[in-house]
Amino acid sequence: MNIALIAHDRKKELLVNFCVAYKAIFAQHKLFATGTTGKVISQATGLTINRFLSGPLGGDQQIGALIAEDNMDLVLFFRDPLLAQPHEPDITALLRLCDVHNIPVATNIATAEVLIAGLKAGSIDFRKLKNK
Ligand SMILES: O=C(CO)COP(=O)(O)O
Repeated sequence: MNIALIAHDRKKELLVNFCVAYKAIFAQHKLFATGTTGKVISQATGLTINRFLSGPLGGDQQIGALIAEDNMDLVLFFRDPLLAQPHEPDITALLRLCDVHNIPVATNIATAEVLIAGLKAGSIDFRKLKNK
């Protein structure tokens, strides 16, 4: 499955720790991330991550393009709900596309835990049926 990993600055450590904890699961999938998020996760875990531009420079839109083409199966986007982002429209657009294409998306660690448990249990296997 293709998995997108994104975190705002004050949530990066949380996502890194999450990826360390579930490294064995993430290692079985193809990982994508916005620029800085991908860098810190790969440094901490050694996981191979396809990195796009940093979010404020268009990285959210690049991941959004994969979602629009139905090429993303799961999105973990640890947003900072207490800090305004300069690229808020890009963030809204990415999340909107998840809804357009019915892509499982977690915007906080509690939901991410549930989605990873679902991924492990095969609950997201319906994505393998896409375009069939
Ligand atoms: O801003 C982001 C998501 O909206 C994340 O971008 P970075 O991973 O480059 O910090």
